[in-house]
Amino acid sequence: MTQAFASQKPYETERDTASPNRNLAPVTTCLDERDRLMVGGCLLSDLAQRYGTPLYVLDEDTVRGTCRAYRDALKQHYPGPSLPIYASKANSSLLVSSIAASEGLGLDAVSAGELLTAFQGGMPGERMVLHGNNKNDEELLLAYNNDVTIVVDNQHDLERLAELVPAGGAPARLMLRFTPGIECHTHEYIQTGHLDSKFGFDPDLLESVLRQLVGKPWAKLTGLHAHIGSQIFELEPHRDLAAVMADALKLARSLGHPVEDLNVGGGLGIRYVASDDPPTIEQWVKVVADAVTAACRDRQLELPRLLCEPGRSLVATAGVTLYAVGSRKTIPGVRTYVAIDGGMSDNPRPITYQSLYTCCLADRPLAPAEETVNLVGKHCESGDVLLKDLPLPTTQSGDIVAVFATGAYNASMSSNYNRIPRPAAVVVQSGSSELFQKREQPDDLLRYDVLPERFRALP
Ligand SMILES: Cc1ncc(COP(=O)(O)O)c(C=O)c1O
Ligand SMILES: N[C@@H](CCCC[NH3+])C(=O)O
Repeated sequence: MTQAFASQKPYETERDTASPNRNLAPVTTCLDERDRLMVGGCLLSDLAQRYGTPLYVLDEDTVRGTCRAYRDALKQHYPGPSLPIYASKANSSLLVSSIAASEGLGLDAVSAGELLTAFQGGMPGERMVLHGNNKNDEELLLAYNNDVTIVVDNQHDLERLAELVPAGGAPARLMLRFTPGIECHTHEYIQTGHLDSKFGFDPDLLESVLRQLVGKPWAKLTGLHAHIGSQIFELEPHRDLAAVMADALKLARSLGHPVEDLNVGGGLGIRYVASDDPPTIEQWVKVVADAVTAACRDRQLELPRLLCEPGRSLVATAGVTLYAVGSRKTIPGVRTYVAIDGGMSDNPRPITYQSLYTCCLADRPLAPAEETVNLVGKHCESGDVLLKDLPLPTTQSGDIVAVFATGAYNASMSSNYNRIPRPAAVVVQSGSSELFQKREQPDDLLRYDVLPERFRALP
């Protein structure tokens, strides 16, 4: 179910510049003198014209605002050292890595691709962690050789590292991930803290793994990690997590491990539609910081460095996707389909998680709704519906639709289904726009196809 267009005006929502995750649209969103939508000082329909559609637009001020909100709230509410780490799976690009690095954040990567992107975006390895429930040797070595802390997820990681770290070489900096047994309310595909999860060690195994690592010359256990899930609006699970992690910290230190870092993961939700009501970044950080401080005090533990790993709440609200309207099909008495020139390949979230979005026409955001349509993509899939039952003004082919809050888990989860090239991405700031991801061309998609010799000479 989609919110009514008329009651959902992204450009009018009370702007929370201190916590952009509570806004429907980027913090710089406004109307020009002709009531057309602008973001980062750029007219959205101009961007569509200049760079083509579909187009991912990223507002730099919003990304920097969220980075600062995490950094400042941690400094304000946590009495020990701290480091917010950007979960780059949300949007892995040279540009976002570079912004996160320049704002003093660290970065979480889960593959060689995300590691290389971050390194080349200027992120220092010492501020990074490598995650993954099935890391390969290439990923482990790339992390080890660049001073990235490796988040050990399972025995396989330990077995591979014991072989890969050269005898007499520096020990690998490790962080141990365990499932804290905490449930939260979110889509089942994006829950990770419950016991039945493919990620991390079972809490019952924690002690034996900690004992196993004692005295291993190739390992230096410097951190503990847990992550309970994503797009979470509740604060309670994060409060509960602190006590579970403090118990683990006490145990690890009592066995002699030099554990300095407590990494509580990410998970703070954002507002996709008007009825979403996520906490502010500061509220989330304060709950986590207070709970970790109290849990450590109760156990007489020296405060660890507090790490958190936000992804969505750092970048989602900064993103807007622009599409051009194309064909339309009306089935009398049934429904009208309005098709745009992208769909599930550039935004797989609706078909994967039944996610809701907010959209409006870039040049007529104030126009009243005249019909209710399904806004659909161009893929050969009936489920390729971006927004269902959407009240919209009557559209013409060529109208530009702006879909909000697409900065996280859109580009990074995009595909070439139906051999459709991925969109370009531009960053906007103070009236300037710069390309940071080139548009793929149909030719690009053939780069890795090989036609074996014997198939070439067919009659
Ligand atoms: C280990 C880990 N850290 C951080 C994140 C980022 O989560 P979010 O985007 O909800 O902040 C995720 C994704 O859920 C994750 O799996
Ligand atoms: N891809 C998910 C979030 C996954 C988080 C990674 N553990 C989403 O779009 O909501």
